[in-house]
Amino acid sequence: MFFVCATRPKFVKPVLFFSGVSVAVTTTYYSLFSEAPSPSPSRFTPSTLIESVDVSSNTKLLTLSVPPGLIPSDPGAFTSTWSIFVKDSDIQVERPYTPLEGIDENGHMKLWVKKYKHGEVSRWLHSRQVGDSIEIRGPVTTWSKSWQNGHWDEVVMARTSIFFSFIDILTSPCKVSGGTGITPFYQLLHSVFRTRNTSFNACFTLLHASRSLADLPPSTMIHSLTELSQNYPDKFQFHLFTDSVDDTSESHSLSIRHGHIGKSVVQDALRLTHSTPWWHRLFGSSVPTIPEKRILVLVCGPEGMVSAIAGPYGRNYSQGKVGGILGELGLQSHQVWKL
Ligand SMILES: Cc1cc2nc3c(=O)[nH]c(=O)nc-3n(C[C@H](O)[C@H](O)[C@H](O)COP(=O)(O)OP(=O)(O)OC[C@H]3O[C@@H](n4cnc5c(N)ncnc54)[C@H](O)[C@@H]3O)c2cc1C
Repeated sequence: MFFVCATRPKFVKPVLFFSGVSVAVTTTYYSLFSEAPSPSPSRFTPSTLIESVDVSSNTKLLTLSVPPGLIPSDPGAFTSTWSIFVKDSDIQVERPYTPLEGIDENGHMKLWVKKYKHGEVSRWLHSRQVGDSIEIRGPVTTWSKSWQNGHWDEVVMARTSIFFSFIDILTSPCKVSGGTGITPFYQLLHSVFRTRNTSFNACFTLLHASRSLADLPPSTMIHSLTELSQNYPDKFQFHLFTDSVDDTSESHSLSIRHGHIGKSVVQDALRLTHSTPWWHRLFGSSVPTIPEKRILVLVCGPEGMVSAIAGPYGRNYSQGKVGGILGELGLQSHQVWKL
């Protein structure tokens, strides 16, 4: 038997009112906060591709519009280099990429991405269209020893290109190469000059080697680096190298040296004296004089070339001993970082 109550008890109205309010509050909370989860290094957040520009046959400059709050509002907090992980949502695979200029005031972030012939994420990124959503997470610090004002007098950054051996490709297919290895250096310089203007003590030198002119970084990057070196010659020096003298028509406006980043180039960049003391010459030793200044050399590129300049990586990409040209020049492990 069922009884139907014809009159509502007195407490029903307030109960209905409070349930309505609580539903409204919950809905508002979730629409405000749950649909736009705050970005974090461990959680993917959607960004939107707003520009995709061909730089060369296999590189593109991508601009993403990213959710607010991806990086801390104080950009000075990031004087180390950092990257973001991009997820290929088709196959759920992620790869790190280095935002060139952090995130600008419009919430835009630029990535220079090289496409590898069989590369999963790079090919997927190159195939994205303007308006597409791209999931990212970050920031993730890539260079743990952050650059600090007052710690160094001379900072030399060498992005190398040659000696890309078959062994390198087999053993380290995911290392940055093909020119895009300049991105952490570009990011660091951009961050340092933007946040500190020129109120820092170090002098930076960027040595960038590409295989050919076609492999050079995007002209916007070259232009801003050249401008920086012209505006602040005592704070920043920029030297470009190419392995081959292929197309000189494009190079007339750029000062490009042909050849490798060899010992004399590194010695010049570090402003080490070339003259060997007579007692070294007498015993056949050619150890140069390390000046009394705090030197930091950052090296990035194909493994073989990093090894030629700074000695091989250790196990599992640990730093290993300082060897190669920098070892010959007498630099110690606290003065060298292999990215
Ligand atoms: C900290 C950090 C920052 C980085 N920043 C940048 C950046 O700013 N810009 C940038 O372009 N890159 C950057 N990289 C490199 C990037 O993360 C990727 O490693 C790169 O894009 C290749 O990823 P992929 O998925 O396309 O290639 P993967 O699928 O990982 O393949 C890598 C290589 O293996 C080869 N390969 C893959 N499958 C096969 C196969 N079946 N047979 C033969 N060869 C194969 C590919 O051709 C390619 O050469 C960065 C890397 C690190 C660690």
